[in-house]
Amino acid sequence: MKSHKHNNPNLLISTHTHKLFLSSSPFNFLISLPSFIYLKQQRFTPLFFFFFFFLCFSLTTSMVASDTDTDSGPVVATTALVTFLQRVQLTALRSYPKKQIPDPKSYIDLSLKRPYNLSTIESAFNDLTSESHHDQSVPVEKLEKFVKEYFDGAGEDLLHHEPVDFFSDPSGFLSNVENEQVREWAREVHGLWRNLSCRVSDSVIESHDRHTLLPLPEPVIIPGSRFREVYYWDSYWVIKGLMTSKMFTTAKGLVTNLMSLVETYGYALNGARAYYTNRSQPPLLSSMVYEIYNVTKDEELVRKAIPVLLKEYKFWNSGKHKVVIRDANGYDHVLSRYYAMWNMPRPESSVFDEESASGFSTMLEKQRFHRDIATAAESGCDFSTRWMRDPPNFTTMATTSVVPVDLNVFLLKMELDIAFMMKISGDKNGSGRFLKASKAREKAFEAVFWNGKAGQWLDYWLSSNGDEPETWKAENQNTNVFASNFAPIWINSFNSDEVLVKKVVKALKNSGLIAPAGILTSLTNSGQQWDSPNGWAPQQEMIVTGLARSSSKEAKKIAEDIARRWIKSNYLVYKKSGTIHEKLKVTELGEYGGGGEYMPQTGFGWSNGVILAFLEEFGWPSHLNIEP
Ligand SMILES: OC[C@H]1O[C@H](O[C@H]2O[C@H](CO)[C@@H](O)[C@H](O)[C@H]2O)[C@H](O)[C@@H](O)[C@@H]1O
Repeated sequence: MKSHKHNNPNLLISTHTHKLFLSSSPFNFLISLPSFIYLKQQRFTPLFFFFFFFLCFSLTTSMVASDTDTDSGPVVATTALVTFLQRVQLTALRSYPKKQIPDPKSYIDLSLKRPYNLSTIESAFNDLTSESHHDQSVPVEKLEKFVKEYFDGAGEDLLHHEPVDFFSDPSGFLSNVENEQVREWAREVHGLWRNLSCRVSDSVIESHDRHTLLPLPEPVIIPGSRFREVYYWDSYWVIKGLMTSKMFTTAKGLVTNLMSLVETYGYALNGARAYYTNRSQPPLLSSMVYEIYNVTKDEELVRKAIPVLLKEYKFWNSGKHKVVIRDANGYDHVLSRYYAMWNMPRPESSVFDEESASGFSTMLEKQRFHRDIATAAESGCDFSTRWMRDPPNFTTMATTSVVPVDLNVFLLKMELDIAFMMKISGDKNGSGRFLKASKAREKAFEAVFWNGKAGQWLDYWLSSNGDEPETWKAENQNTNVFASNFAPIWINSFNSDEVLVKKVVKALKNSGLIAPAGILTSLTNSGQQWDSPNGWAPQQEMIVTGLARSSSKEAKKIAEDIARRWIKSNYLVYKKSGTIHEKLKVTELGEYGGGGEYMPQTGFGWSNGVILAFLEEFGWPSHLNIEP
């Protein structure tokens, strides 16, 4: 793998400030003040003036230093409950033996047990921790007793909901899956929607400050296991599967929920939890509405969605999310980046983040690192060498410095979807405006991301902090190979261009990404979950669907081949483990994925969705064996 090293502007800025801090901190002020008093008493005039000026300089520069010593980016306030649960989480980390530490997310998902309120529980916790050992641990039995006494368990505020539109064998279900063994399994996968279908309890709606789960108006489909809340971008592939399962009411409910989040916050949250309000996730709401409309022709849904999508569009195309890259002809291309409104450890994983940031010495360095970590979570691909200046060194994460190919694919798709929806609703001018915006972004793809030699689109490293327009430089393209470099093929703007498809297919075949069980996320085995040897359902679906939509026979063949490997591998994993996994290890058939900061998760929303969508698209002939 070619590695593409850059100096991290974030780290450079913080190192600079660190030096400034040492040379002009209140420390200077402290040593100069007594000298000033002493010299004044001695009436030693020349030295007096020297120290007087030194004192003034110290005062001013220490003010400047403290000003630049914290990161000035946006931060969304958290809730008192989240802050308190983080304390409990930290105490758990200190109390359990290393190998038995529970998932930190399980603490932040607790809710307050009635009749207690937060202040009662806080004082009980203060009593418990006041007896703590010098390492701030408490006896595990006492901690467990405290948690049991004052909290309802993680996930207890999400109740099972029987989907109104679920039928075990809906009419017209996967009619082109002829193979009985595959059909039987597909029915089981379809049946998993029932396990993942939930609604928030009344308490979440009536007393939301007792919960970190956020109230939503409609039932939800969760990914599964530790992910016991709605996730934004997961919902797109869940909806693709629900379309195959003919569960249109459930699908519309998911969209209604996400729209309600955009209405409340101005953007769709990473997930429906109080600790996810500081960031979004890959923006796929317009694609969800489009998929549902395509099947149901529900014009009312489209009309309701338009103002919400306009709000979301603004979020991604303004403030810190917006970047401008100037090409050699002086033309400004407007693109977007991920940028979380957070500069502290992620509450759901704060113990990990504290530890990862422990090597940084200044507050500014830590804050910038935490923002880049939270921003990687906003990208949906947490974590990956894609965001590292010096892979696989995790401390060089610099997500806010990357202009990502896939985010801009989602936004180009959003522009096309809004144009389409406005046309349906009779707003010709609006539709024209969004078509124009999509043309401008297409141009930016050509100027900023496309690399003719590599035959793929490459992420772009910003040279500055992204607040001002900056001039495009060839060496800022990240030449490392990632599945996301091929994401643009997902949309019609690119997969309808025969010449382009030919180049991309050639590059994909030579990329090393096509593996026995599907497409690798990257070529680097970093131990992070969005890297090799893992493959993820969303990336399989985007590339496969894009290639299948093109008019190239070769592209269609590759698409079908990848889809079959992916289906087979999921089948084998299911037969072996009795469950569908969040990600697969694609270097071998029949293995589930790992790596990252949590245990492999099962259930699993988007994996089920993509299996069903692939089976719908490609069918399964009776003679084709699914087992090796
Ligand atoms: O707790 C760690 C991270 O977990 C989530 O990310 C992963 O699961 C999500 C749900 O399936 C998925 O959308 C994401 O792509 C995965 O990487 C969560 O979204 C992160 O914010 C969180 O930090």
